Amino acid sequence: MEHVMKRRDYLTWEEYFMGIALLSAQRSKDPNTQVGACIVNGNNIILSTGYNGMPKGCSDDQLPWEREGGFEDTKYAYVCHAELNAILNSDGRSLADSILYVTCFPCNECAKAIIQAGIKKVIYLEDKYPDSEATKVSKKLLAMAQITLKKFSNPSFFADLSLYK
Ligand SMILES: Nc1nc(=O)n([C@H]2C[C@H](O)[C@@H](COP(=O)(O)O)O2)cc1CO
Ligand SMILES: [Zn+2]
Repeated sequence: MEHVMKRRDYLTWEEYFMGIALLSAQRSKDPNTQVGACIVNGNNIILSTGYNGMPKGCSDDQLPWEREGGFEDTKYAYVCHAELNAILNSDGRSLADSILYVTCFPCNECAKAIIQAGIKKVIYLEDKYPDSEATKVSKKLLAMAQITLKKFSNPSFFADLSLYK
């Protein structure tokens, strides 16, 4: 008798959660870099998502999106990073021992929040600014706190879906 076989080309958990991080990034108004994050527990249940954007109630039409200028005049003074938003969006759920999927390597400020939230593993898609002071300090802190770092293994998977170049 013919036996119906299960589907084999389904998404892996890693592809699924990084895909959700990438889709979240598409909510960002940042004209230069869109970052998305997804936090998952040990049972593969999504605890939170986030993307980079201006704080709640602060108009992203009135605040600057410039990359250069005085402190008050660039986006960096105002924007909340995707990782911080995902941590703050978890609505009271414990993030202890959770995994953060993020499309960009976390900065030092987010590294502090990641450590304090109890996240144990960070899976990232791209290390966009490896030579920046923020990335260097982040790597130092995450290593000291014994947080596992893993680069997502197959980014071309998302290029085929037009979610990532
Ligand atoms: N890990 C990160 N998560 C983030 O959400 N961001 C945000 C902050 C800015 O809105 C944007 C970076 O802008 P740019 O310098 O590439 O034009 O991405 C940046 C990083 C990089 O550390
Ligand atoms: Zn950050």
